[in-house]
Amino acid sequence: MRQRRWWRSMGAAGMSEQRLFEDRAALDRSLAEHIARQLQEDIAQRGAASLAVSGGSTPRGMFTCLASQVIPWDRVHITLVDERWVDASSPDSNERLVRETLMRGPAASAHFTGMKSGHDDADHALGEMNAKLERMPLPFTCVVLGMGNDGHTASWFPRAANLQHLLDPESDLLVGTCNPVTAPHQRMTLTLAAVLSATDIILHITGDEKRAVLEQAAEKHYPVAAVTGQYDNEATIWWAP
Ligand SMILES: O=C(O)[C@H](O)[C@@H](O)[C@H](O)[C@H](O)COP(=O)(O)O
Repeated sequence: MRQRRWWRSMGAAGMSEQRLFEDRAALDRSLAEHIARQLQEDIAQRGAASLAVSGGSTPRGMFTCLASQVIPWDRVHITLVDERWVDASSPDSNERLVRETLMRGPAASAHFTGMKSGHDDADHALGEMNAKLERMPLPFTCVVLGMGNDGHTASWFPRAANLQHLLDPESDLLVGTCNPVTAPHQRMTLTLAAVLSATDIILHITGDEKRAVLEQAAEKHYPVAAVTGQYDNEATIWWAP
């Protein structure tokens, strides 16, 4: 009942499937189990699996649950949906978050491809990163996106000068850069085309404020609307209060 109400209120442009939970612990557990199942199935089918994850505060608990899932992690290739252009030792580094919370216990044997390199400017690292991603098992088994209250997902920030380029569904490029107006740090990010090519796109959000932002995404042309109804491969929304 609750699920149907929210689904209807998102309107015609927001037809994504939703998984709604009573609390964040239940969401973290179920999402981790779902991802582990997807990875395992892909390993059974093609011998390897790939996972692209976001940073920020939302995925921490889920990463901890996922790290303890027992699957053949040495067949899993992990990368980032986006990275802030800071050193990997910075508290703002998504690579650091993934290394500290996800790549532990059984998951420590997964292969990891970070985005941050020694280049001062992320633009200079694009070719190299694109080539690294092309060597991963593609398409991605799962891409886990977060969302900010400004309606960004990945590092597709509203009002960014090159937003249209990042959101080109036909782009041949897997990665681009972004200089956000609404957030600190230059970013490197998967493109919309790379995300749409994934087998399973997951939008992991929590709280009533984000839910309200998402409900208005299509109407307000927020970047996150690119994965919730404009194209055939929509994200599944995983939410808890
Ligand atoms: O590095 C980043 O900034 C992200 O990957 C970004 O897209 C994130 O998912 C959202 O900003 C949500 O962040 P919170 O979970 O902290 O709200």
